[in-house]
Formats: sequence, C-alpha cells, structure tokens
Amino acid sequence: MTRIVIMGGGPAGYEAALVAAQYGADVTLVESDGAGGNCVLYDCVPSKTFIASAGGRSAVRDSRHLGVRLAEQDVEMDVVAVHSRVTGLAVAQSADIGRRLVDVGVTLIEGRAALDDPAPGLATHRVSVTGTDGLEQEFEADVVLVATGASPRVLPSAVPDGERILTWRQLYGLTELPEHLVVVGSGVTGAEFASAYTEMGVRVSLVSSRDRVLPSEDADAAEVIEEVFSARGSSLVRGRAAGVARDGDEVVVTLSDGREVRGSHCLMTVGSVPNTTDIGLERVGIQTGPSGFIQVDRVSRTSVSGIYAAGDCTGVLMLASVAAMQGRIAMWHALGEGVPPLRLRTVAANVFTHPEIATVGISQAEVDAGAVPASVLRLPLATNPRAKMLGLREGFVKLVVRPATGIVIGGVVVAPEASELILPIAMAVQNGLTAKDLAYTLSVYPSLSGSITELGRRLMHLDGDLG
Ligand SMILES: Cc1cc2nc3c(=O)[nH]c(=O)nc-3n(C[C@H](O)[C@H](O)[C@H](O)COP(=O)(O)OP(=O)(O)OC[C@H]3O[C@@H](n4cnc5c(N)ncnc54)[C@H](O)[C@@H]3O)c2cc1C
Ligand SMILES: NC(=O)c1ccc[n+]([C@@H]2O[C@H](COP(=O)([O-])OP(=O)(O)OC[C@H]3O[C@@H](n4cnc5c(N)ncnc54)[C@H](O)[C@@H]3O)[C@@H](O)[C@H]2O)c1
Repeated sequence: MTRIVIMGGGPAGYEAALVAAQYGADVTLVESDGAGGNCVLYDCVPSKTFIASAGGRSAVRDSRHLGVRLAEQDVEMDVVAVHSRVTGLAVAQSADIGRRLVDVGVTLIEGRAALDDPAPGLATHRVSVTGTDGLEQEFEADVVLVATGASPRVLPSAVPDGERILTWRQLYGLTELPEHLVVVGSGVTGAEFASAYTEMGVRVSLVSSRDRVLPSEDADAAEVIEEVFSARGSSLVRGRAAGVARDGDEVVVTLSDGREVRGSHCLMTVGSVPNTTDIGLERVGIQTGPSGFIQVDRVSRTSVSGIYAAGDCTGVLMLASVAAMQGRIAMWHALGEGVPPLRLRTVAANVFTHPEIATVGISQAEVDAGAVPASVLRLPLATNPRAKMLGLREGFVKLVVRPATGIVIGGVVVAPEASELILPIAMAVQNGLTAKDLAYTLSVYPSLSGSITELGRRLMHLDGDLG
C-alpha cells in the first residue's frame, strides 16, 4: 500500500487526501490549524460569508428603485452577529471536512509537519510532526505532498496590531464597524473588502499603488468597480503606502510621496507569502523561486522524486479551485493514473465585489497586446430586458472569439452573481464551442444569461461558414 503524507489541510491537501484514499493509499494528513486550512478558516470562506451580509444591505438599498420603501439609514448592520456567523460557519465547514476525511480512512493529525529525510536523494521520505499536544512523531512516506499554503504579507513599516491595523484574518474580532477604513492594496482581496465595507455603509479609502484597482483584471470591469465605489462615497487614493502607524484613535497611512491618509482602521491587503520556511525543503533539496514559492511542473512534481507540491505554496494562480486540482493531479500522478496536466487557460475566477467580476480564458488585454488573434465584443447589461426589470444599471458581458473558427476562447461577466453566469462561457472555452453554438442555445426569456446567447448571435459570422 502506498504510504502518503500530506503537509497542510487546505483545498490542495484535503482534496488530495480524498483522491488518495479513494485509490486505497495509506494517507496521513498533518494540519496545524484545522481541516480546510486557511481557505476555510481565515480566507476564502470567511470573506465570502462576510460579503454575503454586505449583500443583504445592498439588496435593501437597490430595491428602492423597485418601489420598496425602506430608508438605507434604517438598515443597521449587527456586526457582532455578522462576525459570529462568519466564524461559526468557518468552524462548522472545517469540522465537516475533517469528518469526511476520517470517514474515508484518512489519518488526521493536528500538528506541524516538516520534511526530515536523513539525506537528499533517498527513494522514501521521512516527515517529522510536532503535534499541537507537543508530541513528536515521525512518518515514513513513499509520496509526500507539500500543501502548506500562504500567509498575509506584512510590511515591516506597517505591522498589524490586531486592533486598528489589521490583516484580513483579524477583521472578525472587531466589535463595531470601522468609522473610516483605509484599505492598503487594491488587488482582489483589497477590492473585495473595500466593496463589502462600502456596501455596509462604512467610509472606505482604498490605497492603490497601481493606475487602477484590480490591475490584473479586465480594464472595463475595473472601471465599473471604480465608478460604483465612488458613487457610494468611498475614495480611491493613488499611491504606495510607505508605512502605517497609530495616532490615538486614528491610523495614519503615509504614502511614499509624503501624503497622509487618516482613518479609524487600516486593513492591509498587500499580498501573501508562501509558508515554505522551516518545513525542511532545503534538507531534501527542493528549490524555491525568488519569492519562496515551490517550483512545480503541471502534474505538481517538485524537483525531488516522490515529493509533490500544490496550492498557494507553489504560487500557481492562488485560487482554491486551482489548489484543489493541483492536489488531485498530484495524487492521480503519484498513484499511476493517466492524468491531464493542469490547464490554467480554462480556470473560471470571480472577484466578489458588488457587482461581481467573473472571467475565464483569454483576456482582452492579451488580444489588444497582439498576443492572441481574436475578436472581442462587449454587451452592456443595460440592454438586457431582465436587467431593466431588476433595475440593474451597471455591468456587461464580454466574449473573446477566435476569428475564422468562431471558437470562444474567453469571456468576462460583470453583474450581480457573475460567479454563476460565467459557467456557460467557461463550458464553451473548455469544450471548444463556437459563438454559433451559443447563438443556437435557447436561453430563458427574460434572463441575464440571454446576453451571452445574444453575444453569440452577434459574433456567429466569425466561424467563416458562409453557408
Ligand atoms: C481573503 C481571501 C479570499 C479568497 N477568496 C477566494 C475565493 O473566493 N475563491 C477562490 O478560489 N480562492 C480564494 N482565495 C484564495 C484561496 O483561499 C487559496 O488559493 C487557497 O486557500 C489555497 O489553498 P491551499 O490548500 O494551498 O492552502 P491553505 O488554504 O492556505 O491551507 C494550508 C494549510 O496548511 C497549514 N500548514 C502550513 N504549514 C504547515 C505545516 N508545516 N504543517 C502542517 N500544516 C501546515 C496552514 O496552517 C493551512 O491551514 C482567497 C484568498 C484570500 C486571502
Ligand atoms: N475571489 C477570489 O477568488 C480571491 C479573493 C481574494 C484573493 N484571491 C487570490 O489571492 C491571491 C492574492 O490576492 P491579493 O489581492 O491578496 O494580493 P495581490 O498580490 O494580488 O495584490 C496585492 C496588491 O497590493 C499592492 N501593494 C503592495 N504593496 C503595496 C503598498 N505598499 N501600498 C499600496 N499597495 C501595495 C500590489 O501592487 C497589489 O496590487 C490572488 O491570486 C487572488 O486571486 C482570490
């Protein structure tokens, strides 16, 4: 029986464990904080649960246009209830995952694991574990998966104190909503929290070191978010934070050009660093890149035979879905299953702002840069009958289609619940469907997804079939 030790129980680790157990391997999963890892306990799950509460308030505000009379200022956020729902749900989901792992026969150990081979180049590996109870154990393994995730990046000049200068993991300890929140960093994490707090009625200043929020996302989508953000009274401050300090009941964010942004609280969202120190990588000869990420190939192999790595510790698209797939692929590969290498081109991703931004495949930026020949068409949701009925004014659907074949290679949806609407486009990208395939699909009338089939109709001539 193949002995597998998995270090870390986030999506990469626990999904790998489920696959390995299904194949009859002897699986030990070592997790320091709780099954589900950071994803479930501190990052993805808590943030999306928090955002759901913000969405409740937005729904009340947005229903004004529909004739519902309820003053926005009368809708109060019970932040203690919100936070306790967030943490309660995270803990419950972690417990569910833990039970599932034990049910399928995985040995779950609470503790910190490190590679502990006596010398590099051995065929089997050794993992030492320091249990949360202080107990030391050693495990022999034919296969090891390193899935230790990542942690919030801390700037030496802006060290979180857990009271007013916070990482996203410390927000749920607050007993009141911030009066004025300064969010430093306008990547996905920063934009999501800036949006959620804005929707909750908090004044937000978002410090962005780049020309725009969400520099890696579709430019038209980022523009919509910036417009919504300023329409709700929050502000975007362009500049790089050089330091953050407390001044009585205030926080002062000093920008590199000397300007200051003051607020009641500061949320640091300046990225993540991989948890790859003190886990014995150098001992077995595993190389990390300049930022400390473990380098892996598309079947999750590290440079050392028998040791795989998956998820955020590899820096390959830091998403739960990708982490989980890397973990599964590692196990299929290690256990001799024929496995297709990881494909990043078909990953659907979503930014949970209000409205949401969902994307898949080739971006317009790649087309505009000449990297990929394609036609791009955008349809504002304002033209969609269902959007009109719902009173939606912002948002759009965009398709990226190959000329000559009409094959759909990318798309963007900016809409409430864009995360749900992106699936037909993701299926088209995954399966090589054409604009014509979308055009011939009967969507519900009236529906937001009707804009996707309508875009297909407008682009169907690109398949070169003059019929
Ligand atoms: C605020 C935020 C929101 C996000 N929202 C989304 C989202 O909506 N959708 C999405 O797809 N992605 C989202 N992500 C990204 C997603 O959370 C990560 O990609 C995902 O958590 C990666 O999973 P992982 O298994 O690699 O690691 P993690 O979830 O980080 O889990 C790794 C686990 O390993 C443990 N560990 C570390 N070292 C050791 C050791 N030596 N021994 C034992 N255990 C160890 C850690 O404590 C941790 O519990 C979000 C990220 C953030 C920061
Ligand atoms: N909905 C989701 O799927 C979701 C949500 C959150 C995070 N994530 C993933 O997690 C990963 C990390 O995202 P993230 O947003 O936490 O980090 P990030 O590294 O993507 O963004 C951090 C931002 O902070 C900026 N920054 C750094 N130092 C700064 C300074 N001193 N002053 C001002 N700005 C500064 C950077 O320029 C960057 O734009 C991404 O891969 C993301 O996709 C996904």
